[in-house]
Amino acid sequence: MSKPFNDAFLKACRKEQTPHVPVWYMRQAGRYQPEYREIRKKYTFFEMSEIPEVCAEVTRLPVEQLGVDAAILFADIMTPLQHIGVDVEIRSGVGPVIDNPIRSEKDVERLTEIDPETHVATTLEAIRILNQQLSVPLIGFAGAPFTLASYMIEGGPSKNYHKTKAFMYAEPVAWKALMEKLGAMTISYLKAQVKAGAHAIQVFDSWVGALNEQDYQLYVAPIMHKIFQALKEMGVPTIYFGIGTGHLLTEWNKLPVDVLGLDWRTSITQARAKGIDKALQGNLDPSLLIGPWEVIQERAKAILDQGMAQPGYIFNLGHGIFPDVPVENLQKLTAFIHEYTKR
Ligand SMILES: Cc1c2[nH]c(c1CCC(=O)O)Cc1[nH]c(c(CCC(=O)O)c1C)Cc1[nH]c(c(CCC(=O)O)c1C)Cc1[nH]c(c(C)c1CCC(=O)O)C2
Repeated sequence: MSKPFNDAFLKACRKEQTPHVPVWYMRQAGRYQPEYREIRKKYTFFEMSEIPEVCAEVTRLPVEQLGVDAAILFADIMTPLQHIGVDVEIRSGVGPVIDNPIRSEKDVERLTEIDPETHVATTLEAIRILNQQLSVPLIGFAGAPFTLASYMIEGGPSKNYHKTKAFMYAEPVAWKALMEKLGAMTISYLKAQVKAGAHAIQVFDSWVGALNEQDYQLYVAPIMHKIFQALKEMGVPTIYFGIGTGHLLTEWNKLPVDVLGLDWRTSITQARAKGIDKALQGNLDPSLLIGPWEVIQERAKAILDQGMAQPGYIFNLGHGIFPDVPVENLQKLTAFIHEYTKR
């Protein structure tokens, strides 16, 4: 018989009481798992993404292995971009690399529209398979326009986002067109994921912390408002996450989104003190996961004590798990969170 559906994560997103604090980990499917590394030997990243059964298996693995309260779909924020005219490749240890970066208004005009049912049929099929197999909610996701644009303009990972910001300041019309195109792609991609069966959506704006509050308001907030507003009609909880975005939380709190993700730099108490009244997710420093266990436990406890102060809290890391992390530490941590927060 299949297990009863565990909806603690969905309840926490909606700020309802839960039997324990729910937990999942960003990048819970990845190279820290020997099983993932084995599968990855056979395919490139995007080849893997093209086989629905493999995507489903890789998505399921951490749920079974770690006992987490949610699954996150195996794909990448760059997945949909391949279908709108971006030549992207994922290089191991580097990240996304793009052969035809955006440098002018003409490059923005070139971008085409996505048709999810044909372009990302594999991803949608993986969602349908997972819905038959999982007894925890499945999180669908996408990259936010700023973060996607940063890769498209820089041509790969960046430390300072000079080219991205220069384009934004120098070509405001082209920038707005780019945000609108990526926003439309994101809405259509995410709606298709929900229709296929995703129970919640996380939007990753990993690099938007590079902007100050004023530029965020001017150049990014309008498209984020549009995306979350469009998702509202789908009726699933939404999460917005970025790194080094503590200074943007007051702006984020105005968006029609349910949950805000915190990195390790901003504590839950600090976020609440700023008047953030949405559900929160985070925020153990992923570097702690290499150990020792006593330190992991002590830091997790401190975060849980803050999170449990009011309903609407989901345990997670401040950023993704990296390859050196021992699986065992994540197993122990998950069990500890469930035990310590049991009501
Ligand atoms: C910025 C970003 C990317 N991808 C993602 C983000 C936002 C979150 C964040 O800030 O980390 C999001 C992402 N990428 C992946 C997922 C799948 C679900 C999960 O979290 O388990 C998710 C949610 C798979 C992946 N995406 C990637 C891997 C590892 C790639 C591999 O197998 O070679 C996985 C499992 C590759 C990738 N893709 C990207 C990077 C920076 C890298 C890592 C490069 C490296 O260290 O090798 C772009």
